[in-house]
Amino acid sequence: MLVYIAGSGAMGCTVGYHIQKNTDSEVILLDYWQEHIDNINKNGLEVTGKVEDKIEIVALKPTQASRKADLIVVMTKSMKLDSMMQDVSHLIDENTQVLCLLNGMGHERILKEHVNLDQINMGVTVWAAGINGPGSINISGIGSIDVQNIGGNEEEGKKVADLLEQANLHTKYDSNVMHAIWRKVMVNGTMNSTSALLKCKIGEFFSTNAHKKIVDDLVNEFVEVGNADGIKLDKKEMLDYIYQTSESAKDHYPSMYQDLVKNNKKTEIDFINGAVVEKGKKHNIETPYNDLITQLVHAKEELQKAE
Ligand SMILES: NC(=O)C1=CN([C@@H]2O[C@H](COP(=O)(O)OP(=O)(O)OC[C@H]3O[C@@H](n4cnc5c(N)ncnc54)[C@H](OP(=O)(O)O)[C@@H]3O)[C@@H](O)[C@H]2O)C=CC1
Ligand SMILES: CC(C)(CO)C(=O)C(=O)O
Repeated sequence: MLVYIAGSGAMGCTVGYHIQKNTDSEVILLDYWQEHIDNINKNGLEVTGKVEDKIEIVALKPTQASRKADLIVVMTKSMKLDSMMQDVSHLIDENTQVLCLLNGMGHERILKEHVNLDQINMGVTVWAAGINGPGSINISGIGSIDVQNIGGNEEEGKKVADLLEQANLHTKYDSNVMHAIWRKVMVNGTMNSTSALLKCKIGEFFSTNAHKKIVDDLVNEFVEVGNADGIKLDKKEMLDYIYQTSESAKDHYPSMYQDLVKNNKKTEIDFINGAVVEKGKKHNIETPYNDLITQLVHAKEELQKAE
């Protein structure tokens, strides 16, 4: 099986590393960061943290790849998903499956512009990783992955889930992945934006007295909007999951922190807290806490001239 990872930053390399290392599939990492590509091709991909290893793996720019894909795992940032799908369009035919593991909501709308619904697998992951430098990633949290083919092509969706499970990525086929996506959006909506604004690790934010009210107010809005959207969300179950994740990822600087604080990059806020604000408008539900946190992150992006 030929697997491309479209967007090979921290998480793309985490997924690509596991598939290349633990299965018979061939993995090609696709990215635009030339120094990263060159280092991987010359010295191998270095993995530190919960897994210590170095493997040989091919990295290319999307335009340099030519063979049709059996599977494309998209792992860009949300804002780059549309352009990445355009840039890998020559690698897709009717037999290609696409798996999207990005944080946030609404990516299926973008994917539908590029491939048929029965080629789209939506997923969600609580693995945690960061970039050490070109050619080197750090896996800071061992997690799990949920996958579902959203066009009803269960057979292909289960093959994708099986491949990732075989790769040791702790993956299950989930017949209600939208529930898992909303649950994950709440994890990111409570810990990514807050840690990025407060410049702290997840565990540090959750050790403050103030965190409880902030998390509660944000989750109330997510649950109300999600339920209006038909996703049957239980607040206690969501809070239990958030607290469990805050414990397992306590030493991690979330991806939004890495973007805004470490790399001065624009964030995925509009696909996380901002997405619930937009959905709230459709259902006439006010979401002042998520709106405020979205605007605060945008204000910080502006002040820092994030790119
Ligand atoms: N990190 C985590 O722990 C988790 C992240 N996610 C989600 O996974 C998706 C991918 O995120 P993640 O892997 O963290 O993102 P990264 O920032 O590590 O990588 C994303 C892209 O950013 C570019 N990039 C990264 N660093 C540099 C650099 N120094 N110079 C130039 N380009 C660089 C690369 O693409 P390009 O060259 O095209 O810009 C890369 O493909 C997001 O949706 C995120 O929310 C989900 C779960 C956990
Ligand atoms: C919170 C965490 C680590 C959960 O996997 C994550 O999704 C991120 O850093 O964006």
